[in-house]
Amino acid sequence: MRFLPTAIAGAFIVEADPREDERGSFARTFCAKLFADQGLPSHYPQCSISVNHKRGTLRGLHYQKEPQAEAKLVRVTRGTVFDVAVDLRTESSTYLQWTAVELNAVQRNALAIPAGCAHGYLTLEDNCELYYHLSKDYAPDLAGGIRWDDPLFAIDWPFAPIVIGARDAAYPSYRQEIVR
Ligand SMILES: Cc1cn([C@H]2C[C@H](O)[C@@H](COP(=O)(O)OP(=O)(O)O[C@H]3O[C@H](C)C(=O)[C@H](O)[C@H]3O)O2)c(=O)[nH]c1=O
Repeated sequence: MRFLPTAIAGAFIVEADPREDERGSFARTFCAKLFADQGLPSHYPQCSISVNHKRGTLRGLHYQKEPQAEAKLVRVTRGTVFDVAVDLRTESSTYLQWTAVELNAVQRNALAIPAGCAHGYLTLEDNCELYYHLSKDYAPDLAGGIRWDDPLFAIDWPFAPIVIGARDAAYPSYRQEIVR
């Protein structure tokens, strides 16, 4: 595995390092020691799969509030997505910054996102599936979200969503959220 820094402190693109032979290839996708060396959680008690039928499906941007703020390791197991993280850690040197990476099932790359960041993605083709490692249990009562098109972040999405859930479309702007 290779850890490539991103615009967000503590967030990394995790590139696979496949070992190929005549049968195919083998690659490590997670290693507790290597993750800990990068300051990333080494324990992920929950894993999830997200299935998306249509190109242009946007989910996010979501986060969980403390004490259940979760770090995520996100990878694409089918298709290609534009994957985004936004730093909402007020003490971070990259507070309010965002980073994006194209994750796909051919490169088998992943995005490691620290706790305190929001995460979302836009599918770039039909039939995209994502696989998540999550460092905290699901806590819907502590769910938070920011608008995909919040001008405060000005995320440079490849195109506007075609499919988006009502909750994701209705998030207030981030500043409003702070004021509430
Ligand atoms: C996240 C989650 C959801 N659910 C149930 C709750 C609903 O019945 C159904 C769909 O949930 P939701 O609409 O919150 O799913 P997404 O909109 O894909 O949410 C995810 O999308 C963004 C991009 C993320 O980074 C998070 O992983 C997560 O917030 O699955 C669970 O049972 N466990 C879970 O951990």
